[in-house]
Amino acid sequence: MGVEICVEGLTKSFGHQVIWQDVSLTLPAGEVSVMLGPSGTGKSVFLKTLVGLLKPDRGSITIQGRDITRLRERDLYEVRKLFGVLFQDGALFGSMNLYDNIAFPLREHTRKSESEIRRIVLEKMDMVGLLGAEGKLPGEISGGMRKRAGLARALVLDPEIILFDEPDSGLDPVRVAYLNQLIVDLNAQIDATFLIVTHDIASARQVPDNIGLLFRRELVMFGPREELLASDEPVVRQFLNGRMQGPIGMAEEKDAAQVEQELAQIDEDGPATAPAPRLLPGPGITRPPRWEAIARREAELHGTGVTSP
Ligand SMILES: Nc1ncnc2c1ncn2[C@@H]1O[C@H](COP(=O)(O)OP(=O)(O)OP(=O)(O)O)[C@@H](O)[C@H]1O
Repeated sequence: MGVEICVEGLTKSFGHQVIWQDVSLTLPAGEVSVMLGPSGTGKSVFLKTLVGLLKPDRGSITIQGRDITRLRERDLYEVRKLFGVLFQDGALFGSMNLYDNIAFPLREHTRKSESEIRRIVLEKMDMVGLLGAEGKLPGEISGGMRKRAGLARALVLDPEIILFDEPDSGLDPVRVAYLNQLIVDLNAQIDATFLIVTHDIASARQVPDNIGLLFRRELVMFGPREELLASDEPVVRQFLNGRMQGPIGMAEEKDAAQVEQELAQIDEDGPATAPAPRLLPGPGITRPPRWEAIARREAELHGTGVTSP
């Protein structure tokens, strides 16, 4: 079913550099959330803090009733087993074939027999569409396949939470579309809690239940997808529409007068583009009850305009 993650008043700095402060949000159990933000706003630092690889200065992260920021290393090790993480480049071992890469967490963290490991590895490789590629080395396959192999590896310990660090980076738009469908299908199948860090606005508009945006060392907003897509908040509007006009500059924040002028221009141009339809799990995938509610909401919003039956 996935577990809820409740973040309250979280602050992280390195030396004098505050990365973000007072971040509070709840990742609902079993739902897909996306975290957006311009480069360098600390999205990867946020993921690493959630999984306990970095210690925050202040605040709490509550999972299954325990504040993981206060756990001893040994207990944290146990909590980490709830997580699967898909790193940007798949983080595969270059000298191991895909089968051994995907089997690695099972051999490290469990006492399962090789035949049981084989069953699990092949099941997860099937889920991500990689059956038949067991003997390939990471250097012999495409970037999209490497991401899927990384995803299969993140799945083998049956995680309750999966963190994706820019799953779409370096992929062409068609591969991104396939990967997005795979993420939505997997979420319906395994019903874990997903958090995806991405720059890809099209993905952010279609894939999640919830969207958050980090900017100026703060969480500007976090809430249901439809709410964020319809938001008038200038930073949210600029980011979700991929515009140059707005508070976010090329390398730094813009001055207030320039921002005001640009925002007035956007208002003259009319409202932001209509909310994109939510990507639904593909045919043949049994959907947990939550998906019926999503499909109903989508049908109301867009007529029958859902992106898959
Ligand atoms: N271990 C560390 N020690 C010191 N500073 C760090 C460390 N890790 C990250 N930072 C700094 O934290 C800031 C945020 O980095 P982070 O990689 O989280 O940004 P991001 O939003 O994920 O960026 P991008 O979208 O470009 O990947 C950067 O200024 C980075 O230099």
